[in-house]
This record gives sequence, structure tokens and C-alpha cells, in this order.
Amino acid sequence: MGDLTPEGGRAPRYDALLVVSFGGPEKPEDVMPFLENVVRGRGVPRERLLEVEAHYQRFGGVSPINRQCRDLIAALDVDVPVYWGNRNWHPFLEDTVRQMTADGVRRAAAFVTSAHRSYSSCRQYIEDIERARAAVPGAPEIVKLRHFFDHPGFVAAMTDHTREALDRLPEGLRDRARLVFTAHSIPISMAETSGPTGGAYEAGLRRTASLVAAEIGGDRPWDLVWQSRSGPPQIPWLEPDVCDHLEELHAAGTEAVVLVPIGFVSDHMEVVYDLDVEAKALAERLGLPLARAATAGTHPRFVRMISELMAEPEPAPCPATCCPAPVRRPR
Ligand SMILES: CC1=C(CCC(=O)O)c2cc3nc(cc4[nH]c(cc5[nH]c(cc1n2)c(C)c5CCC(=O)O)c(CCC(=O)O)c4C)C(CCC(=O)O)=C3C
Ligand SMILES: [Fe+2]
Repeated sequence: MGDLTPEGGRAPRYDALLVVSFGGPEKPEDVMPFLENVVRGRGVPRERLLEVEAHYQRFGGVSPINRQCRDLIAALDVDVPVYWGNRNWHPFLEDTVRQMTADGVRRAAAFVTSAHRSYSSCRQYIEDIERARAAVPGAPEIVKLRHFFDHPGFVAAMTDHTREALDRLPEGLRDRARLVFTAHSIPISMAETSGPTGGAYEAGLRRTASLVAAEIGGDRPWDLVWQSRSGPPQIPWLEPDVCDHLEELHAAGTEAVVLVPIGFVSDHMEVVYDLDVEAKALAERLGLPLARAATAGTHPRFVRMISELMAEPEPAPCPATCCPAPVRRPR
């Protein structure tokens, strides 16, 4: 299928675009069932779950993520029908794949709202897609687009938003502000097995951060730290946590910080709670001037990136050894 390109490769031909995301609750009574979907079989302690439930209830039981997916879809400029399915909440992928099948879709491109490589952000989405396809007779072929952590469109959007955040700091501090990039912490064992040869999650995040920092220029110091740790306490996750890091920076004399959530593509609950509520309150307590950069969201350059990914030669599927599912240790 597809025409030969001048380079002799095959131009992919997709008859639909499927946006695949995490999903989130949109009313208070959906919060607990959503969380139970997220943590099923993952050994997340009950206390952690109740704590996270309170984060959602504080915002009326509504995660911003579904709205953000709708906004992204509305901003897309592609010449095929666009579908949307989630891992953890409505619209569920399986229902969407059923609809695509009924509509006669044969071969769709899948854009997953996750830039980086790890089990949670890559392989698990592949499993979600394959499970949905297996449940629907005659389901279309679904080709997952490549990871985009180093794509110029993603980097440009994050650079713009980092500049905007710098401009929100008091003028005299802008040149001295440190860039603190954040991403979701994951278990160290998951980080070590991410990508085809391991370590790709952190390496990719460092790559994006260094590209953004270089665009910002001025040899500005930057760090990569972690947020939103979950899981049972006895299992080691990536550290330091962003809040511990802010305390350390403050103690060491850092005058101002811009937080850049490079590990996420929209301002969803983990960004608005863990950074805009928790980290912000800490910074206020410390007297540390802090601004948080927006995620890529619907930045035009990021939106255009999605069309560009669809026009690329079809990505090779991930090798089976890439981002394996975590081994579940008995507790
Ligand atoms: C790498 C990564 C990303 C980035 C890539 C991507 O975007 O996919 C991400 C995104 C997100 N994580 C999200 C929410 C949650 N993640 C949890 C738990 C976990 N995340 C993990 C990893 C990641 N998560 C892991 C290893 C766990 C432990 C359980 C498990 O092994 O799966 C929990 C359970 C409660 C708790 O936090 O303890 C919640 C509620 C939301 C939605 C926010 C909203 O509703 O707006 C989004 C976009
Ligand atoms: Fe998560």
C-alpha cells in the first residue's frame, strides 16, 4: 500500500488518525473507578490512591486531560477522519476501535499523547491498542507513529513556552533563573529497561531538555528531576523529586526557577496539582520566585508536528525487547 516516494521509500497511506491518550474522569463519582483502572494489578497502596483522589476532587472531580485531547483534535489539520480513544477512561479505545471498524476504516495512524519511551508511555499503549483490536472482529490495522521527544515541533513549542514563563519572572531575575525540567518518575527497573537497549526514558528526556536549553541560550544552568511518584514505597523510583530539588536549589542560593514539564504534552492533573499546587506552595514558602512553563498543548508548531509524523515513512514497529512490561514481584 502507498506510493513510492522520490527516495524510493513507501509513503504511508492512512485512512484515519487515532489519537490515543491516558483518559481522565470528568465528574466526582468517576474519580475512584478511573483510579482503579489506572492502578489495577500495580501494587499502588490504598493511601496513595486516596491522596490522589483528593487531588482530583479538589478540581471538582474533573481531570483537564479529556478537554485537552478534544482541543488538540479540534486544532488538527489532517485530511482524514480523526478518532480518539483512551487507556483508562471514556472514550475507551475498544469502543473507538469498534466505531472505526463500523465506519470502514482499514488502516489508521495512531498518535499517542506521550513523547518519551518507557513501558508506561510506549509498550503499554501498544498493548492497549492490540487488546482493543483483538476484541473487535475486522478491526483496522493501526500503525503507531514514532516517538517525538526530539522532534523540532515539540522542541519549538516547549522552547516558546519556556520563554513565556521566563518573561513572567521579575525582570531582574530572568537572566539568572535556572531551568528545572520535570517528568513523571517511574520505577528505576522500568527506566533501566526503556527503549531498545535500556535507559531510553531518561536519555530522551535529557535530549529534549538539552535541545530546549540550547534554544533558550545563554549557558543557563538546567536540571532534570522527577514528579508524581506512585507505587509501593519499597520499590525504588527515579529521584530527586521536584520539591526536594527546589529546597536544595534554594539552600544553594538559586535566585529563581522556571519549571518545564518536558515529560508531558498537556497541562493535565499531574501538572496542575503536583507543580501548580504543591511545588508552587513550596516555592512561596521558601520565597523562591518560580514560573511554570506550559506544556505543548495546542501550540501550532506541535499540532503541525502531528501531520508531519503522518507524512514520514512508516516507523518500524518496536522490537519485542523494547520497554518490556515490569516484572510483578510478589509483595
Ligand atoms: C511515564 C508516565 C506518564 C507520562 C507519559 C504519558 O502521558 O503516558 C504518565 C502520565 C499520566 N499519569 C496520569 C495519572 C496517573 N498516573 C498514575 C500512576 C503511574 N503513572 C506512571 C507513569 C506515567 N504516567 C506509573 C509508572 C504509575 C504507577 C502505576 C503504573 O505502573 O501504571 C496514577 C495512579 C495514582 C498515583 O499517582 O499514584 C494516576 C492517577 C495521567 C492523567 C492525569 C490526569 O488525569 O489529568 C497522565 C497523563
Ligand atoms: Fe501516571
